[in-house]
Amino acid sequence: MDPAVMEEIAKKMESFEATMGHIEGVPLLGSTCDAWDSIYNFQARGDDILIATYPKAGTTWMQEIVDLILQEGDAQKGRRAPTYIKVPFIDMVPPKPMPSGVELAQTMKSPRVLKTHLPINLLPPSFWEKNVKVVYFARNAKDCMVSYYYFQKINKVLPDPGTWENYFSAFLSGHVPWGIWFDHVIGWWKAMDKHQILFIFYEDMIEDPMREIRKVMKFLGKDLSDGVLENIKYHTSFQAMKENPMTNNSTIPNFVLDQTISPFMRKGTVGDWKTHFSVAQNIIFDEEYKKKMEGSGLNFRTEL
Ligand SMILES: Nc1ncnc2c1ncn2[C@@H]1O[C@H](COP(=O)(O)OS(=O)(=O)O)[C@@H](OP(=O)(O)O)[C@H]1O
Repeated sequence: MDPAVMEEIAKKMESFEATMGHIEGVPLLGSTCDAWDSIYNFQARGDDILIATYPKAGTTWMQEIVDLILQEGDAQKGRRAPTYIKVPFIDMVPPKPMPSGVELAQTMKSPRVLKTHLPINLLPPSFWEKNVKVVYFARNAKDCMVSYYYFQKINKVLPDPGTWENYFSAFLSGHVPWGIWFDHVIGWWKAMDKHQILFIFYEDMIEDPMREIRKVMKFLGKDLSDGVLENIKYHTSFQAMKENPMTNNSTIPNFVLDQTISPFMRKGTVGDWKTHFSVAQNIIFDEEYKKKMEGSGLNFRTEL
């Protein structure tokens, strides 16, 4: 690689490390680290439902699906609040006077739907003590990387991603908030034999939403008719969520999430990485993927 580019990447990573805090080696936002005691000691309830994801895996999509399953497909009830209020992010601490995810969750009636990007080793232990059901939504790393790149551009709370070339290296080496994609997906995948975790893949959800929504419904112990499931599928389609102010994050001010640069609901497809990865980057990525994922039993599709 060009030495000038290497130097730029090194500088970028240094400044990234300076702006982030770390918990057990995982880069997290400074505000999350400052509030770590209250996050780690969060008290889960037995009937909570937790959605766990690596950033940009489709968290918002899954939370809408889970919420609409609990609301038995009633889209009006689904629109009662923006997603970030309806389904609090337990590891997120926005600037005051906005409430933290933990504070929001504490005011909610049961059953609560909560979400997290935390890797499994950092999850508050009360979730396991209470045997909470977890839906882990996983998306292939290449598309996550592209989506995260644009998100870091628009989200003013996160570090600037720099050039695509910088970002490619930063993502692969885990110099991004919430750390390394590989550790995240493998950690949650391996925990399935010990805990109540349903693993759903973004690519499968794109391919056949009815099939995948039904899996989520069964895991949550619900029994909804096909008509209700069709309605949930309709209201959680990319287009419907892009147009819905409760799900497209348009209620978040521009100085926090500048959607004039790129919309939150950007493309919602499988394989957008092909328009971003160079041939050389794809080779580097595939080698790293093979090394890290070998023997994990996990298999991601990067195209349909
Ligand atoms: N309904 C539906 N169908 C298909 N794709 C969808 C849907 N809802 C959200 N998305 C896409 O998911 C990406 C955002 O991921 P997250 O919600 O996990 O983002 S975040 O981590 O909570 O910020 C982001 O992906 P990209 O479009 O590739 O950037 C969203 O467009």
